[in-house]
Amino acid sequence: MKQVSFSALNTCLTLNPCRSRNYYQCSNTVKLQRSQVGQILLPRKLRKSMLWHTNFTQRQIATHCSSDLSTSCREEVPKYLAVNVLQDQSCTRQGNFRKVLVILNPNSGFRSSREVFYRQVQPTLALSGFMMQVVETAYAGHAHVLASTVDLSTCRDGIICVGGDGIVNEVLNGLLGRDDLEEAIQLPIGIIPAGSENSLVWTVLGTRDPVSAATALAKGGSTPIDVFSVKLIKDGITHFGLTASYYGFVADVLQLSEKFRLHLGPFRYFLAGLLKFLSLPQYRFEVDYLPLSPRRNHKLLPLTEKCNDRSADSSAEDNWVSRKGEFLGIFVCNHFCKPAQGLLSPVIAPKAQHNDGSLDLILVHGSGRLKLFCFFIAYQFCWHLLLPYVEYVKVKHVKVRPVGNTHNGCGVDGELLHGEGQPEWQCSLLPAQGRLLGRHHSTSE
Ligand SMILES: Nc1ncnc2c1ncn2[C@@H]1O[C@H](COP(=O)(O)OP(=O)(O)OP(=O)(O)O)[C@@H](O)[C@H]1O
Repeated sequence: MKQVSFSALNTCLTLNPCRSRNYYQCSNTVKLQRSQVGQILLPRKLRKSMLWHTNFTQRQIATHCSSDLSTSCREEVPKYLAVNVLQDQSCTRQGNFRKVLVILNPNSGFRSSREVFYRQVQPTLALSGFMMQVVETAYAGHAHVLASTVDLSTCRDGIICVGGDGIVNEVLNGLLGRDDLEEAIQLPIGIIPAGSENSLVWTVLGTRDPVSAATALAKGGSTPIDVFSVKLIKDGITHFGLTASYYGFVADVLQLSEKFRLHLGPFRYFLAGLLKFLSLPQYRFEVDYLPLSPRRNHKLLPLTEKCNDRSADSSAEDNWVSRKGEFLGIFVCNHFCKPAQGLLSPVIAPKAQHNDGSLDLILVHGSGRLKLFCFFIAYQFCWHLLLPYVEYVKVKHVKVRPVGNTHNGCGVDGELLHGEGQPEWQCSLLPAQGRLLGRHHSTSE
């Protein structure tokens, strides 16, 4: 497999021990005790000066920035930098850098990923011992190519995605499509949220702003997460996801929203949703699902084995439940899916956990604008499961077949998968196969 040569890529920032131009040394005039600055968020100016003193006089950390970025690195300290994460970076002192590949999507969200990364995040990560190779994506699918071809020894501590859920999904699929899968699957994925949705990092790690996310990365640790696969049965093509797959209205909106991405950024979903709502078609599906048996333990098979044997395993069981008819939406969720935007922050699948070894299926039966409107309003208050036409069940596998000329696409983590004619999608779980960099703020030290 072809290896990516980083030097040939658009490497924007490298912590390069050989460069000495921006090697900072400070005089030791003020001695700050660690405990003084360890637990508090200080006013920005004070924090800034204490921060530099603490790290460069006591710890004598050397920061190396490429020349074009050195000004912003020197002058801008992250606005809400939590000082305590920088307190005990002995790894940095000893030269034990954490080598990561940073993949930055300049097109994410409001197209502010560069600003977010270089001004708010990069200094925190640099001071925390991350040695970063930063590559900006040049086209859709670039992150997939990078993750599937990168020399893993150059980023042994993970791949950090700066963008939205889509770019994370590309990296996941790139890693899981590699020949050296056993090694690739061990590589944790870090997320700096700069996209439109960022549901994954908000739900699983409890952070939705870039600085908190950087802080979580700096603190270290990782979080195991279930992965699910969506297989297009006819073609045998498998796509992996971490958040949810969905069919019907939301997949239809996702497809339409792409037309407005350039001009509207994250607001594209609102406009596309409104337009689809006003011209709402009918969605007809056949759905089969295998409910989770509480007695059965999930054996953690290697991923390759799971991918190949899943359909045989599932067909051996005769507990499949079938549903057929009109559905406004079908959601198969891997975690409870809390959107990072919005005031109320509702969740789609309240009982879902990212590592519970099950998928949560939500079937919104029926058709028509009234039902859809009621669902949307109820969802805002997390009452949607109380609606009589909403079915909620924990499952292991789901098969979805669009009927007639129903929209036949499948949304996976904000990416639309297209099916030809009347495809059959099969969604299955691969328990605890993924790893995210960082821990939930309530569990980390
Ligand atoms: N340089 C690029 N030009 C055009 N498209 C790109 C580029 N880099 C990545 N993409 C595509 O942009 C898509 C969306 O990226 P991303 O998920 O980072 O942002 P978002 O859509 O704003 O956020 P979210 O997925 O959370 O809604 C990805 O599917 C990716 O294929």
